[in-house]
Amino acid sequence: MTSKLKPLIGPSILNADLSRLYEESQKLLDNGADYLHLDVMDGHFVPNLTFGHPVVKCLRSKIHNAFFETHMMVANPLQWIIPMAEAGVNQYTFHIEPISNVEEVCRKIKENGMKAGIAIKPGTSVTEIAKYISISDMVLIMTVEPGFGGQKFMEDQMQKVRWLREHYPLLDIEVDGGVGPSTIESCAAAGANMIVSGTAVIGAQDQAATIKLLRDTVQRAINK
Ligand SMILES: O=C(CO)[C@@H](O)[C@H](O)COP(=O)(O)O
Ligand SMILES: [Fe+2]
Repeated sequence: MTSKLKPLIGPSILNADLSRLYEESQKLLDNGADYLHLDVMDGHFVPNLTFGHPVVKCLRSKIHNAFFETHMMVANPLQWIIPMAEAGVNQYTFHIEPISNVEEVCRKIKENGMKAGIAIKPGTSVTEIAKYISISDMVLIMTVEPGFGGQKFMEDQMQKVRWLREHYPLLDIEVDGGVGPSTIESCAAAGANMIVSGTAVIGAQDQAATIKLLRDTVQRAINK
């Protein structure tokens, strides 16, 4: 069967040495990353703080061509759309849990030239997000509680990925949290094609081989 689905690997730099953000990011791209997954946390939606649009803008000034996804773990996603667009973000992925204006947020993201990704935490039902698929470009199923890198992969979230893939054969479905060589088979078999991997890629002896392994595993599942 031919398919337009592509395996895409987007390392998360959350657990990298952030004093060397540019070097770490460029290294990931040189080692085959398809995009960069930038975790933005506001200390409200999640109990942690990372960085915001000023840092993303600095990174963009040094890395011109790579696709930047910001994973917005923030209480008010509407607030950061214009600053992130101006910083050079390509895809703005936000959580639906804290808001009631998902349509407005998706519309504004697109008006500002970015793709709109919608995300859910492990406790949120997949039917909650399904109603917004037609107005978004990608769905992110979190496989850990958002807030920190290096947590254990939640296998029980794969039922959401399977359900989405069954109902939306060509949807870009991303998984994020605890994904690496030991859990990629499960993600790929369930139907995820966009793979965020932080600790497993950053800490790998051979980053390029790890990224390739993740991509090849997803490609094999797509080809089945
Ligand atoms: O959004 C998050 C955490 O909230 C993720 O992007 C993680 O930071 C990925 O890191 P690992 O779980 O792969 O270490
Ligand atoms: Fe993330």
